[in-house]
Amino acid sequence: MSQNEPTTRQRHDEAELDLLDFIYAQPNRDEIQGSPQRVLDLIDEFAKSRHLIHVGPEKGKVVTELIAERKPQTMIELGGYVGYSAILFGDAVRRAGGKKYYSLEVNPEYAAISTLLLDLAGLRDFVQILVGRSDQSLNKLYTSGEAPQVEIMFIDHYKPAYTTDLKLCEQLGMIVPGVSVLVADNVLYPGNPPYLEYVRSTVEQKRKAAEKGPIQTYNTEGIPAISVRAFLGQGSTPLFDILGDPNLVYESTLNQPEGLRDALEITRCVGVQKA
Ligand SMILES: C[S@@+](CC[C@H](N)C(=O)[O-])C[C@H]1O[C@@H](n2cnc3c(N)ncnc32)[C@H](O)[C@@H]1O
Repeated sequence: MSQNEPTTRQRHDEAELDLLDFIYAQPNRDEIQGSPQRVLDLIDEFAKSRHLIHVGPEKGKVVTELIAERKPQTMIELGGYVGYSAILFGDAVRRAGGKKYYSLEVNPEYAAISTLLLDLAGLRDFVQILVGRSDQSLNKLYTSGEAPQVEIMFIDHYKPAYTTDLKLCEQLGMIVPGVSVLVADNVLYPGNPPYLEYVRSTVEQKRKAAEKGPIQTYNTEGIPAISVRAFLGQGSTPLFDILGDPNLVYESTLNQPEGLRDALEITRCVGVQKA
C-alpha cells in the first residue's frame, strides 16, 4: 500500500477523504499540530500523486504578499474546499494583525474536512466556515454586520458565479473605493472570460449593459462546459436579482506566476464615477 492510500476505509474514489486520512495518519501529529505551514506542505505533498483543486503555493504566494501589504481586518474567500487557501491566507491575515477569515463553502463534506485541517493548523477559531451557497452567505455576512465591507476577497468557486457574486457585493455596498481588492483564481485555466470582461470594462460600458435590467441567470459564455457543470450545476441560477453598481471604477491586472498556465486577476476598486 502506498503512503497516500486510505488506511481506515475501503473507499478509493475520493482524493479529499484520502487526504484527510493521509494527514491524520502522520506519525508526528504532535509536531504538525498548530503549524499551518506543515499542514500546507502535507497537502502539497499529497497533491503530487492525487488530483486536488487547491490554489497551490505559487499563486498562493501572490495572495499572501498582497495580504501583508494591505493588512486586512477581515478577508472573505468564495470556495473553501479542503481548507488549503483558508489555512494559507487565514494564517497570513492573522499574522498581519487581522481579526477574522470567512471561508464560504457549499459542500458540507469539504467543509468538514476543512474544519479538521484548520483545527490541526491551529486556525479553527480564526477561520469561520460558512456552509452554503456563496450568494446566500455573502448576503448574511453583510446583513449581520459581520463583514460590512470587502477588504480582500479571494474568488475561487463556481466559475459562472464570479461575476454575479461580485455584483451582489457591489449592490449591497460592500465594495468600497480605496479599500476593496478582489483576487480571482483560474481566470486563464479553466478560464473565465465573462469575469475578466466585467472587471476590465469601463463605467460607460457597464452602465450600458446595466440598462437591460437585473440579471437572473449566469453568463457562461466562454467558460468550459466542465466548469459550468461543476458544483452548482448547469441550469442553476443566482438566488438574488443581480444589479451590481456600474459606477464603481476598477483597476485590474493579470498576475501569472512564472511557469504556470493559469493566473490570478487582481482588481482594485479605485473610485466611483458620478453620472
Ligand atoms: C477550486 S475549489 C476551492 C479551492 C480553495 N480555494 C483552495 O485553494 O484550497 C472550489 C470550491 O468552491 C466550492 N463552491 C462551488 N460553488 C460554490 C458556491 N456557489 N458557494 C460556495 N462554495 C462553492 C466547491 O464546493 C469547491 O470546494
